[in-house]
Amino acid sequence: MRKINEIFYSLQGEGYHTGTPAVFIRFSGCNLKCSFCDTQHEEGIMLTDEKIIEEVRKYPATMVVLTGGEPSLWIDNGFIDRLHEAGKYVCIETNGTCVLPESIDWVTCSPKHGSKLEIARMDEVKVVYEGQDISMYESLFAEHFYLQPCSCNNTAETVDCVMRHPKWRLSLQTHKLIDIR
Ligand SMILES: C[S@@+](CC[C@H](N)C(=O)[O-])C[C@H]1O[C@@H](n2cnc3c(N)ncnc32)[C@H](O)[C@@H]1O
Ligand SMILES: Nc1nc2[nH]cc(C(=O)O)c2c(=O)[nH]1
Ligand code: SF4
Ligand SMILES: [Mg+2]
Repeated sequence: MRKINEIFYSLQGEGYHTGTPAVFIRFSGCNLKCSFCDTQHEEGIMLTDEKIIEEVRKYPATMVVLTGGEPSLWIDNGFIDRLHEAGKYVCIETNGTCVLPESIDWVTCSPKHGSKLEIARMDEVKVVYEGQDISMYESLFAEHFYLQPCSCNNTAETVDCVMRHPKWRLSLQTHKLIDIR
């Protein structure tokens, strides 16, 4: 059984896969408490893998996004295998503090100040910009680097930072801009 906060169908709003239809599985709880966190994730119900897969199969999209809370606290290789058996492409949004099942197809790591990264591989780095020094993240081994305004409130500062640090690209929380989930 895994503790699930919600399962919903939307478009990936952030990062490299922005605009792609995806089923979001939001797991309950987190090991960090970011002051800016935009998600109420603590509530949840325990679901079997059968039930989770049944829910995911209701939607036509190939992409599934594991998020939370912190999804890495709840998943293992067996769970990813089941999503693959259902024909899904599995992405994860993680703070990077816990080891991940190796078979996940796409890893988005959003490192948080003061927490140690434990993951071996990531496809994209997505930093929530609060005016901090981002140079320490530039040595991470990833293909794509995204800087995301915090709650859509500091977009001009984020644009300015990206233009000064062109290794990075802007990620907007587009679902908030168009008022979808
Ligand atoms: C709610 S978190 C869940 C996944 C995981 N715990 C993490 O932090 O990556 C999903 C994404 O939203 C980002 N995020 C959280 N609060 C935000 C905010 N107020 N503004 C912009 N992005 C935010 C996180 O950094 C992460 O990339
Ligand atoms: N549309 C949409 N895209 C997202 N990408 C990452 C999200 C998250 O909360 O992890 C998220 C979300 O909550 N909604
Ligand atoms: S790590 Fe992610 S879910 Fe946890 S508090 Fe921070 S932003 Fe929210
Ligand atoms: Mg979100």
